[in-house]
Amino acid sequence: MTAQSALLETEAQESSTTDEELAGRRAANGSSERGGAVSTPDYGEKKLPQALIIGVKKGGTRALLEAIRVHPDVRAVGVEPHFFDRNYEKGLEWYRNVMPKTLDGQITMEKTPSYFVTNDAPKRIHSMAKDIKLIVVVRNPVTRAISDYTQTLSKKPEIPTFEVLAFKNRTLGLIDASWSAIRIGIYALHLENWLQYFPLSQILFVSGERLIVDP
Ligand SMILES: Nc1ncnc2c1ncn2[C@@H]1O[C@H](COP(=O)(O)OS(=O)(=O)O)[C@@H](OP(=O)(O)O)[C@H]1O
Repeated sequence: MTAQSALLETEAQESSTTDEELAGRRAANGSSERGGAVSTPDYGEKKLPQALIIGVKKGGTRALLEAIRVHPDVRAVGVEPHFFDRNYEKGLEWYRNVMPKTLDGQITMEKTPSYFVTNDAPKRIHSMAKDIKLIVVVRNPVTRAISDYTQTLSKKPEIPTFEVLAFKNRTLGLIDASWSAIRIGIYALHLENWLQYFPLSQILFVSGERLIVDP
């Protein structure tokens, strides 16, 4: 079993898999890439990524990766490898094997939005490649939270309402910042962690809202 097919199998068992990931999974399987167009022949070498879309969940990360990978000098893995959060113990060789083959000069990329809120991710990514380029798609935290909640609700219709989850005390207007849909959107909190390892000049922030109107 290849690292990539093992990853696909693992992801198939994970409840957090999104429609976007499923689309990516088809691409990674080689059955279809960007609607069936085969862009790069399958030769070259698998390399560790030189650029990562690290977040944020529901920011528009899939749309951004699909837009970037249209470029012939970019090859991206369609699935979310979740290496720096869930699969780190599998080792760098496993991670490299998940990547598509590239020719000299081509850039390898992947996106896993949960990296942005993973405490160990900056340190781990820095130890792999301190000069890596990082991309964060940010979006209004409220619409991001609603999008996040809507996704969960579609899988678990029995969860409480958004309002119940968002407030600790509705009357006092006390927000429950420990609820992940809100916590993910406190961007500054997570960014501090990244800035311990990477200068701002290495991190590109993309507006999720602008991505829609001006891709
Ligand atoms: N072209 C384009 N540009 C910008 N944003 C887009 C685009 N296409 C989709 N979307 C919206 O992105 C939301 C999904 O974000 P992600 O791809 O980051 O989701 S995920 O974390 O991978 O599940 C999701 O937001 P919601 O619809 O509000 O849930 C998508 O609608």
